[in-house]
This record gives sequence, structure tokens and C-alpha cells, in this order.
Amino acid sequence: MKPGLTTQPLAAASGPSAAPPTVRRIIKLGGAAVTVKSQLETLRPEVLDSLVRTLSATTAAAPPGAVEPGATVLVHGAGSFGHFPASEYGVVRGPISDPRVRRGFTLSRASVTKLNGIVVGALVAAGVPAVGLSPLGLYRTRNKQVEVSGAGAAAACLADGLLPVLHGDCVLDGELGCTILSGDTLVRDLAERLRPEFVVFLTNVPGVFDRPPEEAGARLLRRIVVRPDGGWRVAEVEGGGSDGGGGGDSGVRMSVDAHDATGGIALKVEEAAAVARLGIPVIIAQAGSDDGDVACRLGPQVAQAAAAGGGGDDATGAPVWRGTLVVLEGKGC
Ligand SMILES: Nc1ncnc2c1ncn2[C@@H]1O[C@H](COP(=O)(O)OP(=O)(O)OP(=O)(O)O)[C@@H](O)[C@H]1O
Ligand SMILES: C=C(C)CCOP(=O)(O)O
Repeated sequence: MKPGLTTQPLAAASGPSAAPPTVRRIIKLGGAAVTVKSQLETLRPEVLDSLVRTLSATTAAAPPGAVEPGATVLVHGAGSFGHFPASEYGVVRGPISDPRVRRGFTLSRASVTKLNGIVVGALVAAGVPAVGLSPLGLYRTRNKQVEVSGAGAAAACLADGLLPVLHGDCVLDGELGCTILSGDTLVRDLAERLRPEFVVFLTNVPGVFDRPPEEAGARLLRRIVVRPDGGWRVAEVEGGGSDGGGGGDSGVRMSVDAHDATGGIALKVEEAAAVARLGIPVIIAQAGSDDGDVACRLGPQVAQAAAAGGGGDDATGAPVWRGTLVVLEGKGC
């Protein structure tokens, strides 16, 4: 744990009977995928249904003798449930003492917690033991950095067989008064403390591209390798070859929506690199697709199979998995 960071002790939070959980995966369901990000409070129900099917399959009781599927933590973004008021009222900069910012804080929370209720409701209806956990009551930041973590509360739920569903949220900040804690940053904090086997970011595009995906000639980055100092380089691009390095002048161009209150895809890549630096492999794939589904079920194994196939179709003509794998240098995946 970083100096100065505190978290709720697991034993105190969960009672003496609960054993520390083994976390198989942390999944971030991107707001750009589960909502129409440009249209206020507009859900994409088919994307939510697809994730519900994936989580029902991964959390179903394993048959006798089968490998225990392991625990899952879900985090979702805000998309059009939160980013509009958060950016309009400048919630990310605070201060909460400003009545206008305070109004934006409450509007953003009302919207994103509505989405949390929809996500949790859909999971519960399918029999998944999901519970909503809002960061506002659990996390505190200082100058946007996590100062008090809510990971202990998530661990306590896992230990008791529940699937915690957190979300990007408005939080109180010791320096700014308030800010926005992105779901992407929450994933990094949870990964640091819960040490899952792998992390999956699901979004509305098939992975990270060398330029905004709507631009002509955009190429999917299949593998990003992170150095121990945190810098990264593109090790494999769809169609062959490699590209520039990251953490500085990467040659990779990323754009962000005007009403995005956090950092868009650039923040996601930064947080993914920070997780991979811990030795935890990260996959970025498309929500609602077979690629996203198998990434959640299999983790980085899925990308190894794709690398063997070389991109496009494999020798049998079956489509090869598409997505971006982010790994620590020297870690075989
Ligand atoms: N180089 C790039 N590679 C991939 N996506 C990019 C790139 N540049 C811009 N984008 C855009 O980034 C968007 C995905 O990032 P975004 O942060 O909006 O996703 P999200 O995590 O699903 O949303 P939220 O932050 O609401 O949870 C895509 O819609 C895509 O068009
Ligand atoms: C805008 C709010 C309330 C949360 C943003 O979380 P993100 O969509 O994961 O970046």
C-alpha cells in the first residue's frame, strides 16, 4: 500500500468468519458502451444484457470437480448518466462550498446512482448476487488521488459471496473540496489492493487504436508492453508490426468528448498501464461482443490464442479474437 493511504481493515469490515477472497477478475463496463454517451440518460440495454449473460455464466456455481470460477468485482462508468452535469458544473475542480458546484455534484450523483440501480437490478433479476457500492461513502481523494480507499468494503462483500458493483462517482476531496473519481481510477485502486488475476476494460470500440478509431486507417493495437518504470510501448499492431512508445511521445493519438468530465480513453490507457505494472494483465475489448465476453471469461489466455492465429481469421477460417492486451515487460502473455 502507498504511504499515507488507508483502507478499512477487512477483518473489521467482514467479521471473523470471512476468509480473504481470491479475486479472479475486475471488470470495468465503460459508460461509452452501456449508454449512448452523447444522449442524456440513454441506456444501451443490449450491452447490459450481454454483460449480465457473461456474469451469470462466470458466477454460476461450478459443477463438482470443476475449477472454482473465482470472485468478480464490477465497476461501471457514467456515460450519459453523469458526465453532462459533471462537466457543465465543473465538479472535477470543486469546491463543494460553491453552490453551483454543489448543485452539479448532486445532479451527477443522482444520475450515476440511477445507472447503478439499473445495472444492479438487471444482475439481480438474472440471479447474480450483485450489490451496489457507491464510492462517495467509501472513498476520499486528495487532489484527485485516492487517499482513503473503499476496497476493504468490496473485499468484505466478496468474502460473503456477494458481487460488488461500484461506479465512477463524485467524491469529497481534501484539497479541492470535491472531484470526480473515474471508474478507470477505481479499477486501478481495487487492483492494487485486491490483486485480481486479470482486469478487463469493456468499452464501445474493440480496443486502443493508433488514432481515434473513426479516422481512416486507424489500426488496433494488439499488445502494449509496460516497462517497470511505467512507460509503455506498442509491441504488436493488427495487420503486423509495432508502433511507438508511450508515457511520453507515443505516436498514439487519442481524443476525448467535450462533455467527458474525466479523461476518456487516455485515462483508461494510463490506469491500464499502472495495473499492468503490478504484473496484473489488462485487456481492453468491446462490450456486447463475443470478444468482450471471452475476455471476461478467459482473461489473457484469449489474446495468446489470437497471437498464435496472427490476426484476421485463423487457419480454420474462424474469426480471431480482437482486443488490446496490456502486460508488464517480460511477463509471457
Ligand atoms: N486512440 C483511440 N483508441 C481507442 N478509442 C479512442 C481513441 N481515441 C479516442 N477514442 C474514443 O474513446 C472512447 C472510449 O473512451 P471512454 O473513456 O469514452 O470510454 P468508457 O470508459 O466506455 O466511458 P466512461 O468514461 O463514460 O465510462 C471511444 O468512443 C473512442 O471513440
Ligand atoms: C461523471 C461521473 C459521475 C463518474 C465518471 O466515471 P467514468 O465514466 O468511469 O469516468
